[in-house]
Amino acid sequence: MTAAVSIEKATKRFGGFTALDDVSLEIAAGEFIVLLGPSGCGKTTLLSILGGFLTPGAGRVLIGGVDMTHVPPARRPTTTMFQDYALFPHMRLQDNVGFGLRMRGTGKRERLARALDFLDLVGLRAAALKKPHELSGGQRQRVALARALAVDPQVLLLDEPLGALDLKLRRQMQDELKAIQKRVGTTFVHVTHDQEEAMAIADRIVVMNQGRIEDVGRPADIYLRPRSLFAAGFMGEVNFLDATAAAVETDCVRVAMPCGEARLPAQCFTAGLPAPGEPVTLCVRPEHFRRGDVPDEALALGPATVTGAAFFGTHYRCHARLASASGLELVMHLEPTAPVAQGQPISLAVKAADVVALRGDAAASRTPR
Ligand SMILES: Nc1ncnc2c1ncn2[C@@H]1O[C@H](COP(=O)(O)OP(=O)(O)OP(=O)(O)O)[C@@H](O)[C@H]1O
Repeated sequence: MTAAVSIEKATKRFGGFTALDDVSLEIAAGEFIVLLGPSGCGKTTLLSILGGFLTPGAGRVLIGGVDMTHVPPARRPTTTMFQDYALFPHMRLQDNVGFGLRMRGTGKRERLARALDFLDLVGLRAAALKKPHELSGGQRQRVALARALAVDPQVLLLDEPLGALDLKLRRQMQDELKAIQKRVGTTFVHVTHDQEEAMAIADRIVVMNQGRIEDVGRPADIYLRPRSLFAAGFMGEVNFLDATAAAVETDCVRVAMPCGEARLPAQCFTAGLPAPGEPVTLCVRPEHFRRGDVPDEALALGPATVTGAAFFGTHYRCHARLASASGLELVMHLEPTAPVAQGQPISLAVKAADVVALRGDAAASRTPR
């Protein structure tokens, strides 16, 4: 099957600065893709290359199997929706939504019918005769979406479209955006630096850092099975534990840590097995710590002292310092079955299945540029 979009080894330099570095990505038709990463990581540059506003210095962009690398925006089957969605203030909503169709020479009757259909899709058909200033920010956003979709693009490119909205409205619009995307079936490529937004809407998330793709996967994969230390650290809260690969076998790796040794199944190493002697970093999410002994235990972290605890209803959010040589302070969510208080001694362990182990040293690979 032809991918809706193929980016092949795209590189973009601005003077001596490499904003996009040898990036390749395949996007299937109908997918909702989110480009996620910190400010300056190259998300907008990649989106602009897809939309034709920038040409890569090397590499190609194919849309529907056709090479579009040097095709200008207006001749691509893409529409871009920017954060300042700039509706025409003097035009009624139905004319705003029909504007792109008018530019394409679509007749008046069909234009109106389509504009009303798309206003209906975003729940604003009854407001078709209003002007943009009569709407709330969220409603204007929906009109912009209707306008972008009315021209029936193969791919809709969205650059932080919800960035200007307050948090509550933003969360509501995320749900609506996802529902609308599923209804129309158009391929969406959406840029954000908000991890929660990415998790809420994406079929697949592309985690970017320093002009490169660090990881690609479904939200649950990126969160539970990250393949880079940067992706693990960027996507939600995580604890990094330094270790060294002491011995490597085919189905398990023995790792040495300040609190002792542990045998980790090979599946914990999501990005490949280390070499003996190589530094590795164990990634543990706060909710994966257990008190006391657990069956199928992989990491017995031993005694620790709670340095802070707060009750959050579903869990205690705690900090605890390990008694072992590392003295590492960890953040964790503990079940509220028994109370937790500052100064309390606890014993900590993590199940094998909940550990992700990655080659390298966390401090070196996590920091964004
Ligand atoms: N026209 C340009 N000239 C020079 N440098 C540029 C240009 N456009 C982008 N850059 C640089 O390339 C890098 C990537 O920019 P880009 O806009 O793609 O980042 P981003 O991930 O979208 O960031 P943000 O979330 O802040 O919008 C940045 O360091 C930026 O300063």
